[in-house]
Amino acid sequence: MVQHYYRNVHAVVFVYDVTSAASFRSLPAWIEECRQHALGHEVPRILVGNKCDLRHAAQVSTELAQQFADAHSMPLFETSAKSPQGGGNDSDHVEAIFMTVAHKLKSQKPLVLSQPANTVTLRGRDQDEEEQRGSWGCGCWRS
Ligand SMILES: Nc1nc2c(ncn2[C@@H]2O[C@H](COP(=O)(O)OP(=O)(O)OP(=O)(O)O)[C@@H](O)[C@H]2O)c(=O)[nH]1
Repeated sequence: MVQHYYRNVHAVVFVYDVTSAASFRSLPAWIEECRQHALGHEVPRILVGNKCDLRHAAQVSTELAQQFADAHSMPLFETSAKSPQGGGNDSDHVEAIFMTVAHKLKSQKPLVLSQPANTVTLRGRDQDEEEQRGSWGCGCWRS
């Protein structure tokens, strides 16, 4: 059953709860789970700290989360699923999360037209990685 969920995975979004140290501590186990299911480094991963509208109750600091994200080569975002409009510009973060995953997917896999006899690679990995080095980096946004 579990194996079924890992088949054909294109990207992984690790979400922890900024008000729960336990949820943050469980991240290494989820990363290990991905490793055991043969998800390689070519599968984009990002780290999302949810519930940042509850800043007064935060148990996981941005600094700690950023260190973890850096150690695992993931971009970090903090956002709120509950009040995306109410907590400043958190709604932008949701769009940034989506755009980051989309960009990583596009740059890590060559875009291939899937006609059997006429497969054409429109864009190579190296080309996009070159662009990525120039204009993308890991970031954390807080309102
Ligand atoms: N304040 C706040 N509450 C949130 C946010 N996201 C989810 N919640 C609340 O957290 C609770 C759990 O949300 P779920 O969407 O069920 O998340 P889940 O990961 O499935 O949680 P479990 O069911 O506990 O495993 C609900 O009461 C949500 O309303 C958020 O960004 N801010």
